[in-house]
Amino acid sequence: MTAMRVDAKVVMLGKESVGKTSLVERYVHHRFLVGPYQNTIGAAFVAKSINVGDKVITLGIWDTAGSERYEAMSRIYYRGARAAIVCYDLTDNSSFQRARFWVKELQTFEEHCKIYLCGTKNDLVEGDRSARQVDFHDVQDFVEEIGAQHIETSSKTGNNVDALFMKVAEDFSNSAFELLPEEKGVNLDPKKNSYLYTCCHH
Ligand SMILES: Nc1nc2c(ncn2[C@@H]2O[C@H](COP(=O)(O)OP(=O)(O)OP(=O)(O)O)[C@@H](O)[C@H]2O)c(=O)[nH]1
Repeated sequence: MTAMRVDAKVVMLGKESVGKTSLVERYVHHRFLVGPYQNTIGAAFVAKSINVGDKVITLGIWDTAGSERYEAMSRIYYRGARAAIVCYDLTDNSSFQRARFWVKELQTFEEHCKIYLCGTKNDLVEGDRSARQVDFHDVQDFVEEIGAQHIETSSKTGNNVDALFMKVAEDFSNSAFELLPEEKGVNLDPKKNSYLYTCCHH
């Protein structure tokens, strides 16, 4: 067990089976697990450090369970998050409706959390446009309306996965020293924006 300083808390949100765990798995372990789908129970945590220019940013990523049964628990995990990767499956329109739900939640309860809308399983629509159930332009209109970032990824091929987390780290790095309103006048030490977690290294 070692203590690790995490600079930015990142939370993965979205309907069950959209591919949240696969995104984290691809990003952290550079692999795509095949075999029977195993749903996340509760939430899982992993930390990863990234070089952004001459800085090292450690992201603490909370992968939540998408099942509505765990909705109350997911709310606990997005508290204090500086970034939320809200996932929807490009081949499942209902998952986009669920993503809208999470965006609304974050806007209401976590106004300082930056939102990244992520269309997953991009490989399934690349060769077969009829598989796409969520219209790209509808999503673009939505992200413009909410002022979020949008990216389409594939954990199977790795397409855009590193780019997504790099963008999160870069945005955090650029804004890290802008203290949140409740921190202003209280503490000018940027290190106090950090969280301390104890976690296991394998
Ligand atoms: N083709 C393809 N399949 C994917 C991709 N990402 C995930 N999947 C598949 O989708 C299923 C669900 O993936 P998970 O990553 O477990 O989904 P999740 O969102 O973490 O699910 P919950 O834990 O239930 O919330 C698995 O069978 C994955 O293999 C992708 O990029 N391409």
